[in-house]
Amino acid sequence: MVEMFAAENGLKGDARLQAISNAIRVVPHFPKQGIMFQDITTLLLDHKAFKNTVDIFVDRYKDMDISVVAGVEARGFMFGPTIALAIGAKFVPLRKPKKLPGEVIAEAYELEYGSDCLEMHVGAVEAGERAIVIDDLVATGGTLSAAISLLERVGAEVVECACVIGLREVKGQRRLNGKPLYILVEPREIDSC
Ligand SMILES: O=P(O)(O)OC[C@H]1O[C@H](OP(=O)(O)OP(=O)(O)O)[C@H](O)[C@@H]1O
Ligand SMILES: Nc1ncnc2[nH]cnc12
Repeated sequence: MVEMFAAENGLKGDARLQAISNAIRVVPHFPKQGIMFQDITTLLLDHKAFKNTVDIFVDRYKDMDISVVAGVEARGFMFGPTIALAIGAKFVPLRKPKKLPGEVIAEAYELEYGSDCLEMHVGAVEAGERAIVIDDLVATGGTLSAAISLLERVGAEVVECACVIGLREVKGQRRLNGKPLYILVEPREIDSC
């Protein structure tokens, strides 16, 4: 996997990145002991930081001939549709099981504890379409891998995955089928909100 942090890929020294990082609240021990939860709801409350987040993704993807923005439930839904509208693409929700009413294809994936599943409507994406996958955060990469598989199973080309927050990969930790991953900021250990 090719992992790219925005600060090292065209946005070096860009003050917007620090402001985006500062707008994300860190909640220790949520939802369980030891997890430093990265809460993007505070980013959504900060109009400037929220707009800058969307703008950075739009600038990156607007001229890449992308026709599909696939957003991962639930927090990928908070960024994906705005990006899709701005770049002239459709938005495709990738949902947790039993939420989509039509015919679906499903892909199971492993979480740190247990497993989950993502579903996509059959017919939402056509073979040959160029897609990006959006989520708020990548940890193990299991969720993004499932999203990539769904899109590839219907013949779409996944151009890149994009996340607001991402840990630096420990070698071999993530398997994103060799797809590039673009990340805006690293998680913070303490809250500066
Ligand atoms: O890289 P991974 O290890 O797969 O983890 C990342 C995923 O975990 C979180 O979602 P979560 O599964 O908590 O679901 P939610 O957004 O519905 O709360 C986050 O929003 C990503 O989708
Ligand atoms: N530390 C974290 N904060 C928010 N969402 C997460 N999903 C997986 N790990 C997370």
